[in-house]
Amino acid sequence: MIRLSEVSRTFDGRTGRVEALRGIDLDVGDGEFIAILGRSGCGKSTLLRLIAGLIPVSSGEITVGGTPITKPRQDIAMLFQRPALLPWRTVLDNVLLPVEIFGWKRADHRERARELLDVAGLAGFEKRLPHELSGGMQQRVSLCRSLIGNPRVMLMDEPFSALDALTREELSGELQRVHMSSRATVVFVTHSIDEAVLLADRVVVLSPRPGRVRKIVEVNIPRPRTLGRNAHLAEVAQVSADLHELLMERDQPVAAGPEGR
Ligand SMILES: Nc1ncnc2c1ncn2[C@@H]1O[C@H](COP(=O)(O)OP(=O)(O)OP(=O)(O)O)[C@@H](O)[C@H]1O
Repeated sequence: MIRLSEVSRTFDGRTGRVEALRGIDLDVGDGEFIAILGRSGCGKSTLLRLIAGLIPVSSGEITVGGTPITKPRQDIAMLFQRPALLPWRTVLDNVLLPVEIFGWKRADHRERARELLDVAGLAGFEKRLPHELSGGMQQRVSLCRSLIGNPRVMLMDEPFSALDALTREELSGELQRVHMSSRATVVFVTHSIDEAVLLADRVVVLSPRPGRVRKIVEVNIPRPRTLGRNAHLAEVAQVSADLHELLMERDQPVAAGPEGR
């Protein structure tokens, strides 16, 4: 679904040239959930913005569904760190905002909006205003809004990082359910090992300066996954420990050869 071939990106900043990403090769399968994990500044957000078509690659190519990405597309949705809801619109009307922006028929999407809110645990809150909801609930509304157009691809840039640990875990559970019901292909940027292990089919670990793929770790743990006591606690702990080790390694040579599928 998403293919990155030899993707590099440099920025010409005020203090000189920054090589944010170098030679990224990655194939993301249809319906797959990929987490991009790495230290601050290793190019995670840049990678997401490139896939979204918000900024161009310096070299290499990105295709989504076989078509090169040159600009933002309606079938690619993006979810940011903050919910950015319109304060004067109800929860339901916020979820339906893209329907108006893209000129789709509201009546065709109202039922889907209610379904999404239901899956996200917000049934009964349709008529509330954003300020009447907690931060976690607002981010759930934002998640529903990004899914209303049934995007083929969801790009998520640390969407839960402003929330407390328990709410993050709860939302990870909801995102797992929403993903299972939407089957969108997801690329999820995070600093959090826990989040990556709970959510991803594969975790792409980036190494910094320039950002490169250090390793891709498969997570073969049945869903839904939780951090609490459960049958797969030992496997969750093992993958978390492996990722921790990879993140803590410094100045190790990057895995050679093509990465991904
Ligand atoms: N518009 C820009 N102009 C100049 N340099 C930039 C720009 N955007 C990103 N960079 C640089 O590219 C590198 C990667 O930045 P990016 O924001 O992608 O990292 P990140 O892994 O998402 O970081 P964080 O986890 O802290 O959000 C950094 O060194 C950053 O300073």
